[in-house]
Amino acid sequence: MNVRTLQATYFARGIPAPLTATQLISLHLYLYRPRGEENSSDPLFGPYISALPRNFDGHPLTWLVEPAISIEENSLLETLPPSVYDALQQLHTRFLEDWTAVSEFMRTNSTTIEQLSIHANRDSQISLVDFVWAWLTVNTRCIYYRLKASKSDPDNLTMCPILDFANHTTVLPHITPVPTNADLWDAAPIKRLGDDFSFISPGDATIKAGEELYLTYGSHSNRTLFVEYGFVNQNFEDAVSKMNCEEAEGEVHVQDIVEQLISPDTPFGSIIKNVLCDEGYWGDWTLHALPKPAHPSYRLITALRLYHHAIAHHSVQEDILKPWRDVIMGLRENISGINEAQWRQSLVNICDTLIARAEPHIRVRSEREDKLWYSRISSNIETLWIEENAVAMTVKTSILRGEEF
Ligand SMILES: C[S@@+](CC[C@H](N)C(=O)[O-])C[C@H]1O[C@@H](n2cnc3c(N)ncnc32)[C@H](O)[C@@H]1O
Repeated sequence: MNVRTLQATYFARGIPAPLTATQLISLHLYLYRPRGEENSSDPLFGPYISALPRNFDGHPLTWLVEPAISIEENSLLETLPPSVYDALQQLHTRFLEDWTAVSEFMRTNSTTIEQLSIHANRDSQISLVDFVWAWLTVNTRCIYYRLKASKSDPDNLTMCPILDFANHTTVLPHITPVPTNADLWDAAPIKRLGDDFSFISPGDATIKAGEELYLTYGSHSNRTLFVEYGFVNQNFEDAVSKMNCEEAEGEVHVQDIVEQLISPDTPFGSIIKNVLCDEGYWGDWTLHALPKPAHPSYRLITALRLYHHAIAHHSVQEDILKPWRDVIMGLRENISGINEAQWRQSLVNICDTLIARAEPHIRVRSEREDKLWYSRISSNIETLWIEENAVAMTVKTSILRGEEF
């Protein structure tokens, strides 16, 4: 199910599609969402839609959007690490943008929608709750598939029955997509519905009968996996139980903490932000456990260097900024020994903040026997905090050991 297979149902031939692939597929699923235990009435993809998950009760976007959300779900949202909550808000914004576009399309194409709805068996009332289900179905199950001439075209995606049963793994996937000819030659696919889509199994892994086949969705952090897909890799929990955090992959976003340093309320905060934005270094500041030594991202070091340099000189005049610009252009290694010591100390403070706020959330997961997903999500949230805590501790150790990054 993709823009090519759905286009003719919704748009006149030759007219540029007014909806993105995500919006179009979500609209189709929204219209044909199965009611209760019934099958989907979609004449095109009904059997496939009927086999999809019937709800996303355990997904954090559902808790944000559903009006009748219970106290338990609300309290889980409140226990998310700030960087994860932030990412969830961004997902929510994307969702609302798509909902706005789809609602507008339904309003301006009411005749088409009414004709479809004869088969669609849906409530006439526009329902945000149904759209969350449709949109999350797309967001958690779509796969990259080259349909358009440009490889970065956002419409290069498809829903793919059977393949979308595959769960994610970070270690050796059992099924790996083979680049199509269109991918290899960076050209439009020859066939209208895209080139053949094939997969290989790795030569260095043995798959036994009955074993689960995994895909790798991408090299995503737990924050992204949780917000986009509603689960986390348990690697940090496993590592903690084996007292081996130093070997576990881990990443922490520190946007909210750094934004408190560089805020409009702090000296030069707004100007420092503008300089970082202009140079492309604003935001996406992270700490990483691997590869060793555990380290801050170069973006974070660059932002902290500028902050301390401006504060030390009480100025952000161009001549003062020059040594900082020289560092990012590779003309010098650092601004000064003092500046290096200052940003390293502020990184220790950032790690201490992370450690202090993570600790109360560890070993406090809740169990609910009446809601199957509740204990799972509660444990996922604890894993997110364990990861924040462990990555902060390992980065702090690196700094105190005097590691160079
Ligand atoms: C494309 S579906 C994968 C198949 C899924 N089990 C199903 O048939 O509904 C993606 C969803 O599967 C679940 N999932 C995938 N990989 C997982 C993993 N490693 N651990 C836990 N849940 C996972 C998440 O709920 C995710 O949103």
